[in-house]
Amino acid sequence: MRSGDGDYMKIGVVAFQGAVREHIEMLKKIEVQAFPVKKREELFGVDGLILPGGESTVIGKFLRDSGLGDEIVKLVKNGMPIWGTCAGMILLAKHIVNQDYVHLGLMDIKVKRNAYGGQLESFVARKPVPGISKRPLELVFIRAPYAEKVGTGVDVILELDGKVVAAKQDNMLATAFHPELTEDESFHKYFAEMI
Ligand SMILES: NC(=O)CC[C@H](N)C(=O)O
Repeated sequence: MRSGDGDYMKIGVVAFQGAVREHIEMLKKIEVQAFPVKKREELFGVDGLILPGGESTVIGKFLRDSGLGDEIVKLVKNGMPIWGTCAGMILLAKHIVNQDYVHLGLMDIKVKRNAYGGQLESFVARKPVPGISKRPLELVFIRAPYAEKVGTGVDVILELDGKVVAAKQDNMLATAFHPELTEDESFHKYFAEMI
C-alpha cells in the first residue's frame, strides 16, 4: 500500500517484546514497509506505529526507560496513527482498573487487564466486525483486556458479551485480541487505511 506521497507506506512495530514478527509479516503481506522500532531515531519517517501484544508492564517500562514513550506521545498528539493490540491497548489507555499508573495515557478508555482470566482462559471467538469484515473473523484472546468504559470521543468497533474489545479514537486504534496471529489481513488493512 502506498501513502499520500506515492511511496510505500512505512509502519513501525515497537519491538522490545511480544508479537513483533507476526505483525511485521502481516504488514509485508499487504505490501507495507514494516520494521521493528526500538529507538527514538527509528521513528523518523514512519507513517504509523503498532504497539504489539506481550506484557504491558514490561513494554511500558521499556518505553519509559528508553524515552521512546515520550516521543510516541508527541507524534500521536501530532496525528500519527497508532494501533495497540492486547498489551498495546493497555499501553494506550488513559485509565487502568486497579492500577494507579498508566503508560502512554493517550486513549480515553478504561481497561481491565487479564479481564478474562489467565493463560488457560485464552480463547478464540468468531464474529463479523462492522466496518472491517462482513465475514466472521477469528478473534484471538490471550490473557486479554477489555475496555470497561470508553469516553465520548471513542467509537466502539466491536463488543463481545457487552464488553468493548475494539475501539477507535481519532488516529488511535485498540484491539483486545490479536489479528496478527490469524490468516486474515482485514485489521491490518483497516489500520493502513487510517494513514
Ligand atoms: N496477550 C497480551 O498482550 C496479554 C496482555 C497482558 N495480560 C498484559 O497485561 O500486559
